[in-house]
Amino acid sequence: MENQLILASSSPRRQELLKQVKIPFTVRIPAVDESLNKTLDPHEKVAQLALLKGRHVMIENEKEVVLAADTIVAFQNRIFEKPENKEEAKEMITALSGKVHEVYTGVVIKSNQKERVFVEKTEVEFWQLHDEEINSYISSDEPYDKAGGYGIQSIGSMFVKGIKGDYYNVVGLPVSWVVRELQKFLVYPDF
Ligand SMILES: Cc1cn([C@H]2C[C@H](O)[C@@H](COP(=O)(O)OP(=O)(O)OP(=O)(O)O)O2)c(=O)[nH]c1=O
Repeated sequence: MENQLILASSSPRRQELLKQVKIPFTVRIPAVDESLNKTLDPHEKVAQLALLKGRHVMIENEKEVVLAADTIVAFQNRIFEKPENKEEAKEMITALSGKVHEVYTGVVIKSNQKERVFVEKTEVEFWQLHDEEINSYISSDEPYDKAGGYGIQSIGSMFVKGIKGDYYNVVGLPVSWVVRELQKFLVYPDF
């Protein structure tokens, strides 16, 4: 009997990444206030926020499995979530320019029987960026719904000199690890 995957996320990137690996899902968005979480340790923070999201979605029957995630950028003991305005986006990207930062994604997978939490980290190195390209970037709408104020999967790819670890983890879901863990919960349909 097939299970039903419930994606507890409004992130179009997360929805896209699951479609990419042909895993069927239904979106059920949790109403949570992430700003209440004041944890400063990035690993802890993404685990706690993913749990908060995963636990705020109703599991309606035994077949349902909930998937939730949270992504942040960490740099020199600072945490960069989504910039609220141009100034914040400029400050974040300027700080990351020419340096290596970490992107953490916390993932929760849960059913009525069990709950699994894990965190993936990817190191991302930016080229030394010119002020003009940063100014041009923050005038687009791209930075404002993304942790760290950039999207590695789109225009932000121009900033990236190299990465160490899972690329999809930066986008918002470490898909290959998620699939391994989902196999412990779901009976997969044929792809
Ligand atoms: C670093 C980085 C983040 N992101 C996105 C992934 C997430 O959508 C977002 C981080 O914010 P999140 O709070 O993790 O996710 P969200 O608010 O978009 O959606 P939800 O909470 O409903 O799951 O940043 C990119 O798309 N590309 C990137 O390179």
